[in-house]
Amino acid sequence: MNRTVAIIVAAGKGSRAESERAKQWCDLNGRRVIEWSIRAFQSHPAVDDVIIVTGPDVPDGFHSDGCLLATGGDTRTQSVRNGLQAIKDPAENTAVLIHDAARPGLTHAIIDNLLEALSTHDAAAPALPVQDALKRASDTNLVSVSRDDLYRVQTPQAFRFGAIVHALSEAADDLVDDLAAVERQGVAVKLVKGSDRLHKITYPEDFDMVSRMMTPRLAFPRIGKGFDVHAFEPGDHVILCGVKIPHTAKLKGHSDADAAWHALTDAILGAAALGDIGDHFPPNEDRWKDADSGLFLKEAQNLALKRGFAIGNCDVTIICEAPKVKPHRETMRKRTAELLDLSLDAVSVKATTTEALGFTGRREGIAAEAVVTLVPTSGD
Ligand SMILES: Nc1ccn([C@@H]2O[C@H](COP(=O)(O)OP(=O)(O)OP(=O)(O)O)[C@@H](O)[C@H]2O)c(=O)n1
Ligand SMILES: C[C@](O)(CO)[C@H](O)COP(=O)(O)O
Repeated sequence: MNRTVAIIVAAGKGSRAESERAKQWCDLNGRRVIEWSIRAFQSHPAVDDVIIVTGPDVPDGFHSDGCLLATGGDTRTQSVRNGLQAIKDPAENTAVLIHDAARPGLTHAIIDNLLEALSTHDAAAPALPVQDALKRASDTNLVSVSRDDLYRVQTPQAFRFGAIVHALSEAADDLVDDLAAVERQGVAVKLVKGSDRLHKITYPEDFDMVSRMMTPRLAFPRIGKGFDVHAFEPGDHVILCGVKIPHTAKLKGHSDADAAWHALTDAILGAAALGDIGDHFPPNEDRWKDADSGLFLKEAQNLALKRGFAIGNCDVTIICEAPKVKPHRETMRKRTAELLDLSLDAVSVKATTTEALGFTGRREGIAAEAVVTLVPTSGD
């Protein structure tokens, strides 16, 4: 079986970006720059392993969960060589995607296109045609240069393991990119459509530009609202936003009765005009008995994604006198953000009482409300 391995080179100093620490370790839209690429690869079904190549400056608190590690070299090319050596049990035809940590805007569509190109070509890379006028300039001379056939080539760059290892064994140590190793060898290279989102953070102003390009478009967000109630019955804990909270009663329901995630599920389905939770997960079906409500929530997100909508942000309000929600609030936010693969600042969880009024005031059950925005996915 053909394996696919991603190598993310992250051993550069990032000197041109002039940031406090090397650019790949800086925050961008709620995650480190490198983490966007790690997630894009790790969540892609065709990618088997992710190798990150780092220098000595890996910050405390950075978790390379599930990644293999390699040590960087003095040049990018040397770092790539070290990354290739770290591949476990490589075969000649193992697909290798070599990517700059400094390009956080990687999408599954780009990975798909590269892997498809690799089924007919020896190498592939995303590229964009040059749009501006080009001049060769010196103090005394200015000459227009034709931009016909000129491309800006990005990463990931895709190769078969045998081909890139062979090409690099004969190459210089400071190549401009990895394609440079194979392009003089008559290797068939396919350029697939690149993306402005894949722009490399090189200079200080690139952080802001890339951040804006990676922010889901906020034009015409769709808003959905969900509401749910579950009554108490004898028991010793409740589950809210996937978190088990000790209590003097439990919530009664066909599933795990997580009123908070049910409200959020309904908000997503509502924003996408996809009906409600009961339409998709009928309470009379045995397979949902005692089900983890995370299943409903994730499926609602996937259904919205199929319609072309990603979650922008969500806000959940839990209404009860007890248990006290506040001590568990951050865990609830984290659990929700992890399940939905959102940054933490896109998820809010809060709680209120009804001042002892009504059924929640009488401690007969818990109600939850949720609001969500859905934004169009960029499609590239
Ligand atoms: N010895 C090196 C040099 C670069 N890189 C990586 O190669 C990618 C593209 O390189 P570049 O943008 O030039 O990064 P830096 O070398 O870090 O930047 P600068 O030249 O401004 O110092 C980056 O993800 C960088 O971390 C690497 O792994 N090992
Ligand atoms: C590898 C690369 O990102 C492909 O576009 C690019 O060549 C890196 O160039 P830099 O000089 O290291 O910025």
